[in-house]
Amino acid sequence: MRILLSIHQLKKQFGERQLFEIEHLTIRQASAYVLTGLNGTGKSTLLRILAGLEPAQASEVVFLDQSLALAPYPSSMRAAIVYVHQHPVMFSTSVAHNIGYGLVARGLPKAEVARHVDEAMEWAGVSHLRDSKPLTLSGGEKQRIALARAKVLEPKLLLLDEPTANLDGAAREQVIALIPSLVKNGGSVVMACHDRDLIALPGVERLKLRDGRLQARQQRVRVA
Ligand SMILES: Nc1ncnc2c1ncn2[C@@H]1O[C@H](COP(=O)(O)OP(=O)(O)OP(=O)(O)O)[C@@H](O)[C@H]1O
Repeated sequence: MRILLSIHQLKKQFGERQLFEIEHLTIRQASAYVLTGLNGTGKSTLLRILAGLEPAQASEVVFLDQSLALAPYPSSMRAAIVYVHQHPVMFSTSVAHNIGYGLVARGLPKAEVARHVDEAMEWAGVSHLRDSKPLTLSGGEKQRIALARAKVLEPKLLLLDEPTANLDGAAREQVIALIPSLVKNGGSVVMACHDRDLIALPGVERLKLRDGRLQARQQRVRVA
C-alpha cells in the first residue's frame, strides 16, 4: 500500500529533556494505527507534532512522495492532516455550524456545506442534535460531533487523541463503532489511546512509545 507519510530521526526535546527519538515512522494510506504507551511517554506530543501544533526536528520527511522540511510546517500537510483533541473545543452556536465551519472556511457553496453536514451528522448519529448548543452536550456527543467535524474535511490523515477517554458505556461504544469507517474512504487514522477495545479493533496496527523509542508491530488479526 502506498506510503502517506514517512519521517526519519524524529526528535522532540522540551528544554534539556529529550522526550523521544524516533528512528523511523511510516504511515501508509488507508490504514489505521493505535499509538500506545504509558502516561507521559509522549503520545499527545507526537500527534501534535504530526499536526503541526508542536515543533520538532526530523532528518527526513516525505509526505505523498514529496520530500519536505518539518519547519515551517508544510501547507500540504496542514491541508491534509486533522487533529481531534480529547476535549474538543466548540463554538457556542449550533452543532450543524460547528460541523460545517471548516467547509465554509474552505469556500464551499452553502448547499454543498449543508449536504456534507447532513451526511456527517447521520454518520455520527447526531442528526437529532442539529440545532443544539454544544455547551449542553454530553462528552460522548461532543466527541462524535468532533469526529463528524473532522470527517467532513476528508483528511488524508486523522489524528485522534484519546477519543474514548472519559467515556463509558454506550457513549464509548458509539465512538468506537465510528472508527473503522473513518479509513474506508482512503484516509488513514492514528489514535493515541489506552482503550483495550480500540487497540483490539481488527486491522489496526500498533505503534508503541516506550523509553523514548517507537516500536511498531502489526496485529495478528487483519481485515479482509
Ligand atoms: N509544552 C511542554 N513543555 C514541557 N513539557 C511538556 C510540554 N508538553 C508536554 N510535556 C511533557 O512531555 C511529556 C509527554 O506528554 P504527553 O502529553 O505527550 O504524554 P502522553 O503519552 O500523551 O500522556 P498521557 O497518556 O498521560 O496523555 C510529559 O512529561 C509532559 O509533561
